[in-house]
Amino acid sequence: MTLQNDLLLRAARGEKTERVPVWLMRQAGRILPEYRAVREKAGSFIALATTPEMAAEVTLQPVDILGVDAAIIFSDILVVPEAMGLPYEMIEQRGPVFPKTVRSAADLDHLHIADADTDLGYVLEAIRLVKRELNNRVPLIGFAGAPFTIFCYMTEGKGSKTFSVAKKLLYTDPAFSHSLLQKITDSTIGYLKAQVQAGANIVQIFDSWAGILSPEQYRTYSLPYIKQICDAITEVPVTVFAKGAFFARQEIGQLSCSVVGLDWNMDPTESRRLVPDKTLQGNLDPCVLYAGFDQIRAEVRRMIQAFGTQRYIANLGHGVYPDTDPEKVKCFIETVKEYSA
Ligand SMILES: Cc1c2[nH]c(c1CCC(=O)O)Cc1[nH]c(c(CCC(=O)O)c1C)Cc1[nH]c(c(CCC(=O)O)c1C)Cc1[nH]c(c(C)c1CCC(=O)O)C2
Repeated sequence: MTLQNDLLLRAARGEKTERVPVWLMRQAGRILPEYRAVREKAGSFIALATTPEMAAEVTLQPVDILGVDAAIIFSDILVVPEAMGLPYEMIEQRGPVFPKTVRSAADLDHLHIADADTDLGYVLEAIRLVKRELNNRVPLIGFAGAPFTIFCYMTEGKGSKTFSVAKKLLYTDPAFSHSLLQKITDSTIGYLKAQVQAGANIVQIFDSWAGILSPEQYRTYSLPYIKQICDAITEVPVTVFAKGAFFARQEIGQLSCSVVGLDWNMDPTESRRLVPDKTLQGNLDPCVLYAGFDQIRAEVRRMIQAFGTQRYIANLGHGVYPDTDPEKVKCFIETVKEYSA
């Protein structure tokens, strides 16, 4: 069962690679017309995400069409709260909404620790289908939200610039906050282990809202829970991507993860110094892909010069934006492959 292209896994483990592996956060389901066709057929995001055959199809599209070095399972971080008993809706052009929220100890009684096989079986089935179709061409990335980022959505009930409801709870009800974070963590560990069992070769933790916390709060309310996940997932490499948490790079680098994801605010050289013995992933500004082809090539070359070609996985510094031209994405991928070889 050896992979034909295992560049990403070798880079994650700190082994030598002939060139830099490349994939894009949110590569499945944002930019491709082929995605929109399947999405149309499904009728809604949730129908698409919960139908394993269709979720598998859109997972494979970026591998076939863009030539990335890994697939990432098509799903969402919000399937975990739903599996715990808090359903979400996806409002067109607006994003996710939770009709009910969790803001007190009493609300916690309505939640359970997710059982991956029964509550998230549709994701596991999609993973098994993708693995069959991939036929060992490239690795499959599994993922989950970091407990703090999931806490943000469960308490706030929707997206927010400040997540002030979520942050207020950290200050006013630490006991409740820690109880909810622990329930999310236990659910997430079981879910990620089940993803690995179903065939995920590496898993990424998205702490998308890390950057709204102070260093002290991050140390109290996010890192300890990410640490539990890293310590529990021993079967495959773990990537921790904490958007905006430039202040926590050194501490994240001391977790038992293999890869640290960086956003574009984080300087490559400084990040190497702060995280000396792990693989780094990132970090091109997604807006670079709005520039002309020559400028994209120049920015990619500069990024690779800064990171070097070893212990490095090329990516954007956050998810690809929905209005990005797929040809620009291909240019990004091709330049990484050619320039780093
Ligand atoms: C915060 C977050 C969410 N979801 C996710 C995060 C963490 C990464 C990040 O910071 O961007 C993660 C995610 N969501 C989705 C994936 C698919 C796999 C991939 O391509 O990486 C992944 C990895 C599908 C999706 N998740 C969503 C869509 C669009 C829904 C649609 O097709 O109608 C897709 C393809 C919806 C979603 N889901 C979420 C939001 C805020 C939204 C609305 C805006 C948006 O499009 O991003 C929550």
